[in-house]
Amino acid sequence: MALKQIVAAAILDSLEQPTKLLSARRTAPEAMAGLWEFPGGKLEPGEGCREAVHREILEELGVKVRLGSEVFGPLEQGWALNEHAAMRVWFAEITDGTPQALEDHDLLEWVDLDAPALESLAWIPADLPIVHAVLADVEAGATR
Ligand SMILES: Nc1nc2c([nH]c(=O)n2[C@H]2C[C@H](O)[C@@H](COP(=O)(O)OP(=O)(O)OP(=O)(O)O)O2)c(=O)[nH]1
Repeated sequence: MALKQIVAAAILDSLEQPTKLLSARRTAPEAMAGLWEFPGGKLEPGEGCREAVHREILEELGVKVRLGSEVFGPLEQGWALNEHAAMRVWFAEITDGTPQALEDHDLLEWVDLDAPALESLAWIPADLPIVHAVLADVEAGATR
């Protein structure tokens, strides 16, 4: 059976010359409150994955983005989050607006794109391999 599809954005300060990643701290559910993640959410029926990223980012952060490359995971559906869900993630850059924690988050932080800085945040455990893939793709210049 297909996994539930989640989509998210690895928002960089610049797709061309990235130095920071926008990380978001969740407020719910209780088990995940206080943990950091890539802003995003569930695909709605009939929606394309990229379309869903734009919608979720506008709802949660109030900004428009342009998408760069996908941060490819091992599955066709991206990265396994648990036995029921997988997440596809795209690099993105803000084109309009200043991000605010409007929904689902209580704190946003621009974090330096290096392992010690990113690893100092308490990520949702399933996101850690994605964080490392983000760093590897940035290092390889594969963000757009
Ligand atoms: N957005 C997001 N969700 C993640 C990440 N890592 C991770 O395990 N998840 C899980 C948490 C949730 O169980 C699920 C995403 O659901 P969500 O609650 O963010 O989705 P949504 O905004 O559409 O939710 P809803 O309020 O409509 O129910 O994926 C991540 O980095 N970003």
